[in-house]
Amino acid sequence: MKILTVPCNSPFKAYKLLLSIFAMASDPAKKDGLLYQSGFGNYFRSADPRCPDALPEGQNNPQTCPYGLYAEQLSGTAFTAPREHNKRTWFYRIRPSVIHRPFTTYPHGHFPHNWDGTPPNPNQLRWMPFPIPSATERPLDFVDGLHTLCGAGDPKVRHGCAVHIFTCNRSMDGKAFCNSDGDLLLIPQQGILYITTEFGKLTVGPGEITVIQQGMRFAVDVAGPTRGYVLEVFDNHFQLPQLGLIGANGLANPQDFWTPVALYDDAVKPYRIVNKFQGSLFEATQDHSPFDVVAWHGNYVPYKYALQNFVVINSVSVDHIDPSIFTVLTCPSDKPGTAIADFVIFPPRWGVAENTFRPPYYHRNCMSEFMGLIVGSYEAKEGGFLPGGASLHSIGTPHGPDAESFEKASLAELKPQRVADGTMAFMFETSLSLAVTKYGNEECRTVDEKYFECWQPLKSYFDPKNRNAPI
Ligand SMILES: O=C(O)Cc1cc(O)ccc1O
Ligand SMILES: [Fe+2]
Repeated sequence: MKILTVPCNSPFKAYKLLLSIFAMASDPAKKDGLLYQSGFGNYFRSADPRCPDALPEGQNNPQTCPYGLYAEQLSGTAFTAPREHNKRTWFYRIRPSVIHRPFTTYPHGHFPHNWDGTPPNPNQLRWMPFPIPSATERPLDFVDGLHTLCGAGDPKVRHGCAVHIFTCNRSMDGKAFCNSDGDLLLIPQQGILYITTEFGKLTVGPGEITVIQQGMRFAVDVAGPTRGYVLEVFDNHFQLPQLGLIGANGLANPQDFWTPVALYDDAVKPYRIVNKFQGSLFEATQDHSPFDVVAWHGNYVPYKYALQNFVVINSVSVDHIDPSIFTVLTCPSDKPGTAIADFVIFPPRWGVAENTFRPPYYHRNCMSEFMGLIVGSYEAKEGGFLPGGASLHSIGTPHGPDAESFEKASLAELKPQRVADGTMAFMFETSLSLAVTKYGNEECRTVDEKYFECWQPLKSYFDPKNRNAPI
């Protein structure tokens, strides 16, 4: 066995140093040039390798913290939430985040969400891809490029959700964002998000998602034209769905979620902290980086997930299974089995169901369905629903395959077939009745006024004399 010698004058210190070396060597995994820790909902601990023993031992608030750091707790649940739901993280940082000047209104055109004034619209809605302005004409960072499309509820009573689009072309230089209203699930569609958080760095590209939870400060750098979707939930945090009879494995496996490792920035320079609070934006200035966390431990963390890791489960006999089988993450409401919002994907898979109309069925849902497309073409709409665009089928609004997809699938030879190869569509399914903002209805100028036409050619094939009618 190889003996490690540790240069230290006390055995206790040497033991601690050894422990920290082992912790650093064995835990984190390298991906896209960054280190991450694996797992969902577990308890993590991380220290910047420049101060590997920065976490206090055996307590959270020593009289003085190692390296002269400040201890600061970020709560993700009520102090008294049951153990299985309780979430919090302890930061050991260079300065406490309270050192800032007072918050004042942050000017922004479309993001502070306001859907209350717009008239309800029960129609099927489809948006063409949201244009990304050119950096020379209109430099736009992640925060300034956020636009609210639709939502319901009110962050003041911590109930509801919202859907936003972001289009941007420049990094958030000297600016950090923080959402006091709820959790953000970010889905880049074009361009990579280089995200700095108080917990460390994450890189999230198309085909991956990240969740940045309530109160976590972050900044987004981009390398060019960038676009994506955001689901915001006010009520609860996202969870992995229950697997029930599926068993212990499948869908999104916990080990495929990745959380950053501590990496501090000790820069002393002007910073703007932009805060969404009660649906409005505010900013405060300070003279140091908000990303000055040297070490942290806890179970309230940002994480990312690559959608290609989703283990797809489906019918291997007959019938189209409800899309809940493709749920990656769910934010539950208080009603059993009824989500504030489910994040559902339609990943590449095999279609093998026999004697079955394989695409989505026609339906009217008691939930709202917001869909987006990251890449490829969606099986129920071969044309018109484009990457970077979106659709909304509201509560009770009829929808289903367009005429062309219906005919094709009704007459198709049912051999095992790849479905959605090179495609990644997703859906936010919410029990709330989403209202579309003024931006979503008109100001975005991407509403496809002709969407309804895709169903008009659907004809009657009914023949009361022929049970084996051609369709
Ligand atoms: O409307 C949609 O395209 C989404 C959807 C897909 C599916 O396979 C079944 C139901 C459903 O709402
Ligand atoms: Fe649907």
